[in-house]
Amino acid sequence: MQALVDYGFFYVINHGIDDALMKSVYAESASFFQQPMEEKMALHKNSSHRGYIPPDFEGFEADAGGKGDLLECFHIGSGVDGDSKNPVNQWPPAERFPYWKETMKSYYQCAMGTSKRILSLIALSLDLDAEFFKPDGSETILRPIHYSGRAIESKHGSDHGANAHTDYGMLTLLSTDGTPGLQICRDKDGRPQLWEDVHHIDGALVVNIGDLLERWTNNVYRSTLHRVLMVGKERYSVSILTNC
Ligand SMILES: O=C(O)CCC(=O)C(=O)O
Ligand SMILES: [Fe+2]
Repeated sequence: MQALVDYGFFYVINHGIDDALMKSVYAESASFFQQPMEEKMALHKNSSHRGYIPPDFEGFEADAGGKGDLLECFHIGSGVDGDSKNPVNQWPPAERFPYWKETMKSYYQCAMGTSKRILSLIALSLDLDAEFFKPDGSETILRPIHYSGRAIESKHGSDHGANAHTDYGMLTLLSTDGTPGLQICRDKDGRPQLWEDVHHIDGALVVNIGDLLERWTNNVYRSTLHRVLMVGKERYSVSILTNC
């Protein structure tokens, strides 16, 4: 658990997420993002923040100074089963995307299981009951992300795929296609800020602590500033953010 004190980021192997499922998530994600903008905008995020978020739309942290991230992404929240309490998720049309919903739903459920197991281990590492941080999943967001790799003229002065931010929730699980770009800054108040690359390890997930868990642990485990640079290459990633 020293990595959580020093970095707030660590790698997990043997995470229980099947390679074939992971590949399907990437294939479905690519088929959605490759569509023309007007098709994607038909699922523009709704008032519950579920759906498609285009490039240069918004920064998701105050640190970004309101600059838009150059990534495009799609937010899927709890209620993946379409239960009536949560009718807010949006899904691409089943005629053209017959496997999209099922694939995302499977990944959501599998990755939630992994997040819960990691949160149990984190609780045990603090001499707490294994169930101490048990998330109810009501605020979890699954986020397939696409970085186009092309230069985008930003209306908001943004030059990063994802501007420097911390994740605001408990725990984030991140998978990437191996294209570089992700960096962390361990001392956000240091000047100049020192950015370190997060190297890709085949088959491993990158896991990081969010602001909420940093607070729960009285700043012992760190919610570390991170960003994604545009490296001139297309990049896909998938994050799942367990917020409470
Ligand atoms: O795409 C990445 O590598 C990072 C994504 C990220 O930081 C996030 O979803 O919060
Ligand atoms: Fe993040």
